[in-house]
Amino acid sequence: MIELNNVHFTYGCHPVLDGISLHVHEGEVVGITGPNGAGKSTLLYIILGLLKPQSGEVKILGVPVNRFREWHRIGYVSQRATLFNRSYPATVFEVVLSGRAALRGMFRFFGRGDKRCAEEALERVNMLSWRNTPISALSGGQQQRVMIARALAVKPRILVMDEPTNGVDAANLADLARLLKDLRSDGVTMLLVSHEPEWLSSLASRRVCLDRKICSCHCHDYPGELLWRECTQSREEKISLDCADSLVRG
Ligand SMILES: Nc1ncnc2c1ncn2[C@@H]1O[C@H](COP(=O)(O)OP(=O)(O)OP(=O)(O)O)[C@@H](O)[C@H]1O
Repeated sequence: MIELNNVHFTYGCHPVLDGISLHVHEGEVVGITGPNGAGKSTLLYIILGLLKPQSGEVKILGVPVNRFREWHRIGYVSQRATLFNRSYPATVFEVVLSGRAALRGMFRFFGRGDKRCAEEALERVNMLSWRNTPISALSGGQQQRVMIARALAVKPRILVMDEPTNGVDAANLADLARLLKDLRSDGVTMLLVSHEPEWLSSLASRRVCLDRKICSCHCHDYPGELLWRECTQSREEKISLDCADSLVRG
């Protein structure tokens, strides 16, 4: 679904990503952690085609990212999703509905189906009762949930989230984890950046630690810490590796 091979990226002369290889398979949930400035958001921008790496290969759904056109299949929640100016004029419902523009095109009218999808998405994040409230009148955590609904409004096959837990309180954190587990059961592939390793572990089949390079990787079906080379293997390869390992150990 998402494939990065030996990706290098620098901002000017400041190297940020150094030879990243990562394959995210269909239905998989991969969590990315790492210190501030490690290059996590930059990696997501590259996957979303917003930044071009100096070298390496990026493919989305098997298509090189520069030729990929089906962006409506990808839901994205940015790290700065909650920076609405006090005078921002849109309501919660309008913000979520605007997510459907990726499917419809910017200058087409939204139909009944679009509105239903926006309502369903708001319901999934427990924000439907706020539909007519100006987005700027919500708290940071509530705005974050609305932006998640906006990403869900296109019924994405791949969901990319940069620190979705930002500003979300404990009760809603549990709700958010439940929502993402439901999406995982629906087969949505997810790439989640978070500074909360425990929250990530409850969701992700693979947790990757990034700091310019992929330093380590933890898998549910392959406990312990893996080197980055093993981390880029497919789930099936890992399971056979695991079996071979237990055969050797008797
Ligand atoms: N537009 C830019 N121009 C120059 N350098 C940048 C730019 N954006 C980010 N950087 C630098 O690139 C590095 C990686 O930034 P990035 O935002 O990808 O890190 P991150 O892992 O997401 O950090 P955080 O956990 O703090 O969100 C940082 O050192 C940052 O200062």
